Amino acid sequence: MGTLLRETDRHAERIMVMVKNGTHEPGNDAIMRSWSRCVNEYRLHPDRPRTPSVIDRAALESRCERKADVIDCARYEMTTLYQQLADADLAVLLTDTDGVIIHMVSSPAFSAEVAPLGLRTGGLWSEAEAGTNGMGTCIAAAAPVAIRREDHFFTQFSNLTCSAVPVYDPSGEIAAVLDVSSRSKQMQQHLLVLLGMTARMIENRLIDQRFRNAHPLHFHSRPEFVYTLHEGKLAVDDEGHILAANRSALFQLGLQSMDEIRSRRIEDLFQTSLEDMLQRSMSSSFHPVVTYRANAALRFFAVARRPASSATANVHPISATAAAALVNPTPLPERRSPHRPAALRAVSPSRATFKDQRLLAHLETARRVIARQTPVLLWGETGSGKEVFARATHDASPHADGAFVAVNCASLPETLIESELFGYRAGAFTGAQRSGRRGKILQADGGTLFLDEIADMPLELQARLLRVLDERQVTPLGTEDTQPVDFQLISGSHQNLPALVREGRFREDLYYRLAGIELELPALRERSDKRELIHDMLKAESGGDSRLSADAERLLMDYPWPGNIRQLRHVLRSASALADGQAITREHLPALILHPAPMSAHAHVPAQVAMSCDTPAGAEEDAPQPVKLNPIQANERQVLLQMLEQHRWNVSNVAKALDVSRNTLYRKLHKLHIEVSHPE
Ligand SMILES: Nc1ncnc2c1ncn2[C@@H]1O[C@H](COP(=O)(O)OP(=O)(O)OP(=O)(O)O)[C@@H](O)[C@H]1O
Repeated sequence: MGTLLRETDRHAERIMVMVKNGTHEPGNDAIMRSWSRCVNEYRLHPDRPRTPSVIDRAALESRCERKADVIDCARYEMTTLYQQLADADLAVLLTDTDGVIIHMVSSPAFSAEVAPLGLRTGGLWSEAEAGTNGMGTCIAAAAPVAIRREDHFFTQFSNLTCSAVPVYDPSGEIAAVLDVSSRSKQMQQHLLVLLGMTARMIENRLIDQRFRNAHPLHFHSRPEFVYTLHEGKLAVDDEGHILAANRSALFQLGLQSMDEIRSRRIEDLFQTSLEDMLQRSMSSSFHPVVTYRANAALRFFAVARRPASSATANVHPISATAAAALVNPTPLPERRSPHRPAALRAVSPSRATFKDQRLLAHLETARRVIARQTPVLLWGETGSGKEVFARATHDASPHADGAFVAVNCASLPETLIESELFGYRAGAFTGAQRSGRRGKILQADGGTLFLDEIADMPLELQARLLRVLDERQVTPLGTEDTQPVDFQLISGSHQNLPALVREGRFREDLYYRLAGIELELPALRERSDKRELIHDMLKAESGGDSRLSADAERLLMDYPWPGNIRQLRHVLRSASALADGQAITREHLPALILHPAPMSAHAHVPAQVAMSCDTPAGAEEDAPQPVKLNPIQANERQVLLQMLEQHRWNVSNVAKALDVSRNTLYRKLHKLHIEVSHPE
């Protein structure tokens, strides 16, 4: 207690002396000005802390209502930021312009810990109330601020480090403040940059949301920045008058504020008209077209679109590809609607079925995150569609025009993974192709690299991959030449990577590098679009001339599908061949579907079970100890055992049925502790 008092006294004295003498510590101007406001304007005293103020529920509700569209636009971006920061001891906060917290994203434990300080929705953090602090000082200074522990005016907050940035509305006024408050002792340098990026995303969404009836015009002086966070964005009415602009638009056009642009026409800014831009954008499939600044030789690349609110906005052949999704970003409220967002209809590659709401939300997340150059890690059972999902994400990304290169780390012998990924020069090793080989990473330059079953990447290659991701350059085997490379990264795994990290089998730093965001894909049995998927796939497999009897459909709907969509495809393929144009009935379905074994509920599968075929009676004492498998592996193991039984333990036939190589299957069997007596 005594120590605490002494600390408070010392802190108070330091502030009062510095304010009185007008002392400036280098780089501390914003803090000094805030302390001075606290003492001279708000008449606060650092050794007389106040009880945190929290407004009542009704008042909070009415404030939230007034800022409903800002909260809607911020909610998703705040969650993404929280996931990116990957720290349980922090909160991402949004306040209104009076400093009242109107939205908060944090872990339950951290929320409970900081609630007594007033760090909760309804908490009032204006400077006048809480002294120098991230949110209040950002509002007072109308600028980004970072307030480290003892920079706070009151010692009760000196365990917190806060960074905050203003969020502007389309009229150029501050609409809210976005803040990250944590227990961290270190100020994370990149935090203000990340916060600034998030604020821009929110601002762009606000323009989309408030000007749904206007034509969006995207532009940048470099074509690759159109449709990114850095683009200039204008909302234009039918007559070509500018209604709103984002900060980047003002900056690129050399303007200071919205007042200089509001109600001016497109022709006043560029050497084009709205009609001309719309025409040219349509005929270029919404790829950026060249235009020039009015009265200047400055070149821009721009795209104009019909208003998002018009039902057939921007209909064009390109809508079959996911690039259309990018030109039509979906505001949050649409995403929450029970109907499928238009943008995501376009995300699906032509034959994939994506009607499950969770999957759609994930696609939308992946699409937005990858556009920010953030790696995506997909987690899902085998055959659940990770690669199909990754391709859909690529098709909807800014790199859609580049290649989509998939590498399955589990299907390659360990010795080949390195050359396959990094490439090699001619004659780099025995057996190398004479001409050398361009590795998959370089093939993905300008596009997307999908590393499936990343958990199977050997440890030493994990280090090399990490270096490529950090340095963005590759050195093919047998050379010293480094080549720059630019790709989006998606990885997939059915294994629990954090568990592998704990066991020392997967590098922790690589895991964090890959998991910019982690998305869990639902298993087929959990998907709400299971029925549609079954029918769509049957149509594709039978060329449209098979149908299901009600009984067969019920069996397929009830089956737990441990092998997921891949297993479904094989069942439908063989059933439609057997039915030969007739309706598929239960007779055409494998015994496995008619008498499904219960899904294993435990993560523990005794290895002995797997070896029951080979273990002589009475050998139990020598049997290996039970092996720990996670639930997904346990289910996988069960389905493989059933398939092996069905195919009389013929590994080649099982590999054929699963559409994988025998090598892959052997490695999988080995991993799942299934021993086969006669490896072929
Ligand atoms: N949404 C979908 N619509 C139609 N078919 C799909 C869909 N998702 C996956 N499939 C099909 O299911 C099979 C398995 O898909 P995919 O290879 O993407 O799964 P995966 O999770 O990557 O598998 P693995 O765990 O073996 O890497 C493929 O034949 C694919 O075409």
